[in-house]
Amino acid sequence: MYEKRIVVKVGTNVMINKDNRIVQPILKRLVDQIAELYEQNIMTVLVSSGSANAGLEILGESEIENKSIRRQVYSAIGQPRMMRYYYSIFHDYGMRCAQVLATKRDFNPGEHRKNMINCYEGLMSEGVIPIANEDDAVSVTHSMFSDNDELASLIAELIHADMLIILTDIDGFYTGHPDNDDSELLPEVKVDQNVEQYIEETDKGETSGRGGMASKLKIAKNTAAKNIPTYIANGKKDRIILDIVEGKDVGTRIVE
Ligand SMILES: Nc1ncnc2c1ncn2[C@@H]1O[C@H](COP(=O)(O)OP(=O)(O)O)[C@@H](O)[C@H]1O
Ligand SMILES: N[C@@H](CCC(=O)OP(=O)(O)O)C(=O)O
Repeated sequence: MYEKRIVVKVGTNVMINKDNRIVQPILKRLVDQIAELYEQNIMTVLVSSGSANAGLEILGESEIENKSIRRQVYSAIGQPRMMRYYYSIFHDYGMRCAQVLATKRDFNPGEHRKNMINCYEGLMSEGVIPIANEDDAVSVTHSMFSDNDELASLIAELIHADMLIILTDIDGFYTGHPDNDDSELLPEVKVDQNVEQYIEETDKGETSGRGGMASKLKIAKNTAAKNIPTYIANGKKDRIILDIVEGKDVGTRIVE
């Protein structure tokens, strides 16, 4: 029915400014590209982080000491705020979107997985853009994904996507920390290429992911090994999704 189906994951750091506030024009630019792809008969599943950050914006610093409960509370408050943004932007484009929250066990073989497939296929067959996130309000310890990169990878596999695009706050995968002058962007990484030594630790705020670049690369390699080309690219760049779909030389492509 659609010429292609793609999964686009957008990390918290893509959508916030230096004061950790969600920047609506960034969300609009993402939706703009998804709408353009839709016109070309390419269906996108959007995996969007941001709910914890959106919750923090509403609640402010919380008195809850337990980090895990704090995350549940922030996300439960922030998720409807994220969906309100997306709903309104898609509506402006005459498009419809839907929220699909999941925990890791929804991907286990059997009935849960089948329900998940039915939900995605049903939405896509109606021309509705699924917007996925981890169900942080109920997803604690055992049922947690490593982060939304893992969720995006599982969805890409589930719907037999033609590509997975992981949008982050840097241009792709580098031969060292992106802030180092001598680090270079790698346009392509093969699944069996040993590039793990280039990864450097980073310490980001509590409302963004748990994984870091190490888990991002591992997930990207696993997805590419399943014959789904995977891209790590800068979500703050204009037309980045369109450029990748058009085969332009942007970001890092991870291939089999
Ligand atoms: N070799 C590397 N190439 C690119 N980024 C790296 C590398 N090593 C560490 N990083 C860091 O990884 C970050 C991206 O991972 P992460 O913070 O988990 O992103 P996100 O929050 O978008 O999921 C970059 O901002 C960068 O600081
Ligand atoms: N599910 C969480 C985000 C988890 C996550 O992976 O975050 P990120 O590394 O910013 O993509 C949220 O919506 O706040």
